[in-house]
Amino acid sequence: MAGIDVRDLEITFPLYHGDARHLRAMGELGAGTRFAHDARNRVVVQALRDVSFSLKPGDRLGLIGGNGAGKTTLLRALAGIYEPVGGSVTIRGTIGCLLDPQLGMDMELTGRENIRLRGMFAGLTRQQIADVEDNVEEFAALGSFMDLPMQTYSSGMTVRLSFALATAIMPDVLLMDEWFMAGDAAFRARARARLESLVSGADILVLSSHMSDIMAEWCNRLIWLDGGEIRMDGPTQAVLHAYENRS
Ligand SMILES: Nc1ncnc2c1ncn2[C@@H]1O[C@H](COP(=O)(O)OP(=O)(O)OP(=O)(O)O)[C@@H](O)[C@H]1O
Repeated sequence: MAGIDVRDLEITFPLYHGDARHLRAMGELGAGTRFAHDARNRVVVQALRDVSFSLKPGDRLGLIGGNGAGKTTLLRALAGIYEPVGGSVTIRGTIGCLLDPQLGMDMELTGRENIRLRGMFAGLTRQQIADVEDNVEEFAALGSFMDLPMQTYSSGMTVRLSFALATAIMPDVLLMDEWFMAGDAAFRARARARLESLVSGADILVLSSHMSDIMAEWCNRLIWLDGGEIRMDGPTQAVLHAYENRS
């Protein structure tokens, strides 16, 4: 059964260009601030701290919060891209990521080769891979670019291929950043229907968005992140209401 357990998660980033004296003078370094020293005495920014929650099948979690609150960092930690500095992240089930269009793509390979490789990693049969290939080719509509290296693609073409591929294989846990719902109007309309079937098919959804209407429509629980910490965790409407009326 799919599940997510996050316990006391802490993620920090070293600030190689950070000026510790300046931060200290501004009162920004030390207890109660976002900046600290790590064990090697480097100045670090605490992107996430003391983050704990569990998700079970049927949970549709939205992450909200202002710029720099830690939403992207949390999605990336769930995807296994960032290692926790403290605490733990446990995921049960297969993960589908709509986080970064180049994630998991080898830009030196063609679009078609990337599709086949992803299918093999996902443990699909030869026939299933052929089906995914047809499906992605039709949706991405890249014509002869399908057989050219991805480094020759425009950014819009890369988004179309990675979106089509990430939504062609149904995961247990779907992680999604809101900008995947951006793009030009024609693409958005086609993408929306495809996303809706993926969202309803996945056991667990974690979505980061600034759009309240998307949250209200797709999520049954929200976590409000503020300065890298959980400020509120509860049913969508209650958290949205508090977030929109924050002081
Ligand atoms: N690679 C990095 N190096 C240094 N600091 C980083 C890095 N990535 C994120 N941070 C810092 O971690 C904190 C959380 O950033 P994050 O991108 O997770 O926020 P966010 O909630 O997704 O913001 P936004 O809504 O603006 O995308 C910020 O203070 C940011 O400056």
